[in-house]
Amino acid sequence: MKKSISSPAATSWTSRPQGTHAEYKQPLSTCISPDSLGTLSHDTTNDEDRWFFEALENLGLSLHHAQQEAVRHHEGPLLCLAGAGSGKTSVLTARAAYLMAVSSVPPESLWLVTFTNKAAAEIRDRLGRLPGITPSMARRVQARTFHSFALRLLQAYAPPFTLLAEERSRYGFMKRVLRELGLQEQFEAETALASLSALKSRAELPEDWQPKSPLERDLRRAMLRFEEQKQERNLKDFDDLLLDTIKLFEAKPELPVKLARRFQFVMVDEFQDSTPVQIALLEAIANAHRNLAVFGDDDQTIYTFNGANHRYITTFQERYPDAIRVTLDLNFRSTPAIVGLGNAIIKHNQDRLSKTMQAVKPAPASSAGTSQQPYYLRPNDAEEEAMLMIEKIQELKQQGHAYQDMAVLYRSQSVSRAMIEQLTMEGIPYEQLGREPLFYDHGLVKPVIDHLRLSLQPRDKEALGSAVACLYISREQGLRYIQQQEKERAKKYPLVHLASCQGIASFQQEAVKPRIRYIKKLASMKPALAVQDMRREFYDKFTQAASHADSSAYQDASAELLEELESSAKRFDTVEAFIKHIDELAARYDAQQATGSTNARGSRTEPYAPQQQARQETKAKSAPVDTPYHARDAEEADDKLTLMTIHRAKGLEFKTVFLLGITEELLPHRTSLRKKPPADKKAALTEDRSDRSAAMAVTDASRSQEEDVKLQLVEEERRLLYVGVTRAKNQLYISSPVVVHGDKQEISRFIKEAWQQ
Ligand SMILES: Nc1ncnc2c1ncn2[C@@H]1O[C@H](COP(=O)(O)OP(=O)(O)OP(=O)(O)O)[C@@H](O)[C@H]1O
Repeated sequence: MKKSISSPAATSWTSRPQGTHAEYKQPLSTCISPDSLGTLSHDTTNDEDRWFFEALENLGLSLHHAQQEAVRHHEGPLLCLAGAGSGKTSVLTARAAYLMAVSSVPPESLWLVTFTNKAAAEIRDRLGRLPGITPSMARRVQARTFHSFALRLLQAYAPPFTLLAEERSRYGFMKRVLRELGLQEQFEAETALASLSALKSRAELPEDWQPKSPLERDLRRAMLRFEEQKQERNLKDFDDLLLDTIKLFEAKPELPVKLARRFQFVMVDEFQDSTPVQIALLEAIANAHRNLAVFGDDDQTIYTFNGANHRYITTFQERYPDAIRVTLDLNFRSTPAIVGLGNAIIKHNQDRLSKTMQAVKPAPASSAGTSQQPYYLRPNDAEEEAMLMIEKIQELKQQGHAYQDMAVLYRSQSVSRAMIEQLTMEGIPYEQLGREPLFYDHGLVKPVIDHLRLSLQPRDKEALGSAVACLYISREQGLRYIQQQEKERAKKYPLVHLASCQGIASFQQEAVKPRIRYIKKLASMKPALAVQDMRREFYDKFTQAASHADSSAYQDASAELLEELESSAKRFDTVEAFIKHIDELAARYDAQQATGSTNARGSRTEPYAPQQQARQETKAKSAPVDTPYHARDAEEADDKLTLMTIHRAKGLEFKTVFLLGITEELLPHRTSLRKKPPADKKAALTEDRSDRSAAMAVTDASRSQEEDVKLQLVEEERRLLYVGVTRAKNQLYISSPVVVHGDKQEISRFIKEAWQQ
């Protein structure tokens, strides 16, 4: 029989992805009826703890058999393999309460390891409200991330040091090192830092690493110099905290023994994203008593680029053969259609422990404009995507849904550019979890914008600073010189003074006049062409835009940002109009951020914070912004939409979730689809110590290893979509733009596979 293909709809939300065959059925999960759940949830036959579970029920949490088994588990290793929305964090918290309230374990004996500081605070808060637990007991429990735990230990037992907490400073350090060693052309600071972090997450040091090519030798030199400079200044960064704690344990073997005596019960949340160095730290303490309970979902490993390895959870029982395994496969969070879609996506991964989630929650009664099934959109591009999504958000809001129950999730910052821009311009209140710089303030984007700005206003001081830096001249030195010269002889193009600056090299002096001619030319160009031209002029060597064959994942991400800038610029006919739009957007953005933003601190985006601050000081004051009436209203009620990357959404849930950019090349990301996986990704994904050195080599890696890395990269992308989908409780909206950075792209293969099963 010939399959009929559903007709291409005008751009609107549909209940199946566009182009799917009519006979393909929506993936649904089986649904446990509330009746059978009743029998599951009343296993309170044990007189000793009946009161505890009954009190939990009174608080609205009726734990079923398997959940109770995990909560009751006392001594010895426990693996709680819990699918998305199955109550993993709820069970971990209940178990901590049970140990204290029923088994009389002192709060001080518990160490709960969380993935973020925010999660630690939430667990402490939740604990204080559980049966038999007073707020003071909850406070005495050590709920901490690995890093926070290690920092405490080092502060107590190691010689004093200063924490290099800001990513910006670390970046600055590496940049200086690369310049000092003459390696700034070979490596970006981020790439060198990422390679160093990858090494350290494996509990290794640059001095242990055997480079296999001249390029690797240079990289190692940079790493060693970076480490040396930190040591000279008595600084430690986040990567050092865990590694130095392991070293501390080696120097003071009595310390882990003492800690094991104190922390008799260790529990780890999000165990699937543990790194080798975290495992080493954990085992140094927990292996003494083996009261180690780990909670996780191998299907939600999404931090391998940070050194995480989900094989720690998939092989936990090989490491601890006596471990009790409890599998939680009932999903309490989402509707059957959302659980079904999640199952249908993730089942295509090969490297996973088999489990199929069943929904507990019945499908909600359909009300106007909402339904239990996911909705799909195939907009033309990111602009249309944002427009239609905002329309839907506003429609839901009018139907009584609060903004704070809705989240917009995306793979990377460049995917969110149009959405943030339109939300900002329309004054819809939103909050970004993990503050991102405004797209146009990004370290790679800003110099391009500054050159456009300079073509219109040659005396713009901040833009001048960017132009100076792009000539490889120290920004401070260059600006100081220009300022001095301007006092004596003001010029129409102040940059020209640098052509006669004695303090800089002659090749730099010679580059000044051609650069001014170049900047002048930009003013009359179409903005998209100007951006394209600058990409070639400033960045092509670095982003390797012409050939992605050998570029690193970081270079890919950079190229993506610049392509997005070009897409954005295409909307404008003149440079003037483009810059005017950016200024207006920035003023509105800053005004919105300034009004009670409670954003979480995003340490990886710190380098850009000062730019925004500078702009706030210079521009926001001079550009008064009218916040639309409806935005002010909502702010008063503190009702805001949440925007964040899928990575940051881990562990969270929202009634309504919007997924942006679920298109080939965006998710799965193009880096994971390359014929040859990038070297920096390989470094993070190759496990064996001997393999790892080869993985970091730019050229030599065996084919089978390469195939394995490619499979892992795609599977990680599939997990990322799985995490995104399973954050939704009631409604899910998935959008797949047709045109991405000028090229036509298919709907993500992960969605198609899910429907074609
Ligand atoms: N036995 C239960 N009865 C009712 N609701 C439950 C039960 N167990 C968990 N829940 C609810 O299900 C939702 C998901 O729970 P939780 O966040 O603990 O799951 P999780 O496994 O940690 O999720 P994920 O790994 O996807 O982040 C929460 O709203 C929680 O309150």
